[in-house]
Amino acid sequence: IHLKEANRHRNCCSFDDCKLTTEWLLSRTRHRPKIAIVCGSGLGLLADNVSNKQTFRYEDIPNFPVSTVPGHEGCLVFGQIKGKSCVFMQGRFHLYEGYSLCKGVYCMVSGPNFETIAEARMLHILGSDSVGMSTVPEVTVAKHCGLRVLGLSLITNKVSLDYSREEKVNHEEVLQISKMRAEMLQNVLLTFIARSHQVETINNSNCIYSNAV
Ligand SMILES: O=P(O)(O)O[C@@H]1C[C@H](O)[C@@H](CO)O1
Ligand code: HPA
Repeated sequence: IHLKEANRHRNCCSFDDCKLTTEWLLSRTRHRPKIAIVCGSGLGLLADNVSNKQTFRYEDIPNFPVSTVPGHEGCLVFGQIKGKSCVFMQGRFHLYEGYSLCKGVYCMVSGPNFETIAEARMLHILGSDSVGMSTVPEVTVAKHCGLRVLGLSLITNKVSLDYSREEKVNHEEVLQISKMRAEMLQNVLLTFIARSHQVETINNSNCIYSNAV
């Protein structure tokens, strides 16, 4: 497989990049799919039978990665199957193409106040992608105890870096978003716990699950 140099060490898109991509697509299709299917090598034909088909080439979608593997058409196909709105990815992205999982830096502040804009800017300059008031001490102690740790943080709000922005974070908003996302997080947690025996078999060591907001 030929590796394209340009694809190596791709950086993840920022929130604003993703927002632009979303808005671009939303303004060009009336489909609002609840089902998304990722088609592997040679399986793009799974999208052949959709009705009201609308196809976008990855290369035409702003900030969208491109497929480099033969048999991956590189198209996003919207349409309906059995009356249900679906979207198919004809082509996926692999680590060997230079795509990496999104990694981010979590930074902890002591709180209880939220960051000022100056503090938020400083954290941003220092390389933080997210900020919270917990998790770090918990993980530090757990590591001292020799535990392996998986941290799950729910990102509840944007942090403003701009003095002209009116919106302010408040704890009510944090709680409201947490409530909205609790079921999704619960499912993630249940899946992790259900599969944790696989982790134990492989590593034969302890795990703690730190569920942070
Ligand atoms: O679960 P924690 O306490 O980390 O949740 C965040 C941090 C603050 O306690 C509070 C701010 O709204 O929510
Ligand atoms: N800053 C710090 N901690 C937080 C925030 C935030 O904006 N939201 C929830 N916890």
